[in-house]
Amino acid sequence: MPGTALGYLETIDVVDLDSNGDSGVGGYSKLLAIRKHSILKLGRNGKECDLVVEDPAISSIHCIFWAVLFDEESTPMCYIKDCSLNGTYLNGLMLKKNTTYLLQDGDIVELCRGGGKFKFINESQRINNKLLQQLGFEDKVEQWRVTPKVIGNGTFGHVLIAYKDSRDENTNNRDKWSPENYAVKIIKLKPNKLDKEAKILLKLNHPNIIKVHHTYCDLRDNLYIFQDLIPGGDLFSYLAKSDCLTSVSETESLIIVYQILNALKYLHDRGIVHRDLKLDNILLCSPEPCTRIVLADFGIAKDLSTAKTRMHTVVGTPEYCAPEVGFRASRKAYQSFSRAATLEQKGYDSKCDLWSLGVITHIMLTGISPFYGDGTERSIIQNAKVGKLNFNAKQWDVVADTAKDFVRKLLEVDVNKRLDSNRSLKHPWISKHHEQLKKIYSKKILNGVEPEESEPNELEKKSEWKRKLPKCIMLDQTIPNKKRQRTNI
Ligand SMILES: Nc1ncnc2c1ncn2[C@@H]1O[C@H](COP(=O)(O)OP(=O)(O)OP(=O)(O)O)[C@@H](O)[C@H]1O
Repeated sequence: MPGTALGYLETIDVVDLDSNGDSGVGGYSKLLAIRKHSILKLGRNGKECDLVVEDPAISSIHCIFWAVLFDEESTPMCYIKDCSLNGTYLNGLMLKKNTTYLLQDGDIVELCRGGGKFKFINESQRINNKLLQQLGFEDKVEQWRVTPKVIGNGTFGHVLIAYKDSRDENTNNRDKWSPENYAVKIIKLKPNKLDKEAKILLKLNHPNIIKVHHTYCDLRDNLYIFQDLIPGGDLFSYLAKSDCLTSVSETESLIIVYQILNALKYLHDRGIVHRDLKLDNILLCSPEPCTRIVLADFGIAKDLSTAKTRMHTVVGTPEYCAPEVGFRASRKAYQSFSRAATLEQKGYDSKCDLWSLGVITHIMLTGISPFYGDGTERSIIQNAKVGKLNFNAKQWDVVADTAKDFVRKLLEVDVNKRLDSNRSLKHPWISKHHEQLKKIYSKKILNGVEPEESEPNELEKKSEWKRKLPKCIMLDQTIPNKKRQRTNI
C-alpha cells in the first residue's frame, strides 16, 4: 500500500521523458507524488527510477525525494537529496551533493542545467501561522529564525523548523537564498531550574549524536535548543508499515546497531547515560538503508562524570527499560507507576542503555518487541524482569546465531553478565564484520568525512539558564496500534 502523498512534483519542462510509473496526469505535464514511507527517484536508470529522463547528462539516480510526517499534529515535510555527477539545482542554486534540503511550496527543481524542470507543490501544508504567538515563542533569536512548521511534539517540548537569517548586517541585503534548515526544540523551563538536556548536548560532538548549535532562554523561560535538522524521520516511523512494525535485514540492522554502539561508547566513556534509548529517539538522515543515524532526545540523560556513579531514579519507557532501573523493587502493584521513585539501594548504571539497545535490535531483526506481552505496563515490566526470550519464533529463522547471541547478551537481566558498550563492539556479530563496517561507516555514512574531535562545545560555557527535569516514568507507544502516546507528568 503506497503511503499518503504529502507533496507533488509537477513537470514543467522535461525532455526525453520516459515515465515508468507514478501518477502522471494531464497532457504535457505530469504530477509525481512524494509519499510517506517511500523514496521517489529521478534519473536515467529505468529499473530503479520512478521517473526516467533519458539524457546522458543525467545520472543513473540523479536525485531523490521523500516525505516525513511525525504525527497528525505535525507539518508534512518533503525533502530533496542530490546524488548526481552534474548537480541538481533548487531555485537556481546548485545543491551540495548528498546533502538534504527541505522543499517549500513553489520551489523549482532542475536536473542539471537544461536537464528537466519541476515545480514542487505542497498545497496541503498544514501550517498554523499563529502557532508561535499562541505558544508564546519568539520568532527571532539573534540570527536564528523560528518557523511555525512543526517537525514533532514530545512530552517536554515542541520541535520546529528553524533557519539562520543570512542578511548582511552592513548592507541589510539578504543573501540570494539560503536553503539550510535547522531544527529547534523548545522546552518550557521551570524558573531557575537547570536544563540538563542542553547542558549535556553542548558538551558532545559525535556524528551519531544530535549536534546543538545554539541555545537561548527567553523571558518566559522557554529554552530554545537550535540543532541540526535530521531529515529522514525516526526509526519508529521507518519500521512502521501499515499497521505494525516490520523487521529490516540483518545487514541493515547491523549497520544501525554499529552506529548506535559508537555513540553509546562515546557517551559512556564520558560518563553520560542516555536513559531513554528507543526507536523514536533514533533519527535517520534519510529513510533508506545505510544512512547515518543520530541519537536525539537527551531529555532524561544523566551526566555521571561529575558526581555519583550510579543512578536511582526511575525513568525511561517501560518497553525499553532495563529491569534494574527500578521495576524490580517491591512497589505495591505499580500504584505509583507514574511517579519518581528511589528504589533499589544498588541503583543502576550505563548498562541500562545496552538493555534498550537489545530491545531495539530485537525489534529491527524480527519486528517483535521482546517483552511486549499483552501491551500493559504491568506485563511489559514483568516480562522484562524475567527476561525470557523466544528464539523459536519463525522471524528468527533467517537470522544468524551470532546476532541472536548478541541480543541475548544485551537482554541479560543480570547486569554483571550484560555486555557494556566496549564489549558489545567486540561481540562476534560486530567484530566479524568490523573491517567492512568501518569502511561503510567512513565512506558511505560519513561520506569520507572523518569524525570531528570531541572537544567540549564552547557554547556550554555561555549557558546561564537552569532547569531540573521532572522525575517521572514515561509511558510510550504500544506496538500493535503504533500510536505515539505522550506522557503526562
Ligand atoms: N533535530 C531533529 N531533526 C528532526 N526531527 C527531530 C529532531 N529532534 C526531534 N525531532 C522529531 O521530533 C520528535 C520529538 O522530539 P523529542 O523526542 O526530542 O521531544 P521530547 O519532548 O523530548 O519527546 P519524548 O516524548 O520522547 O520525551 C522526535 O521523535 C523526532 O521525530
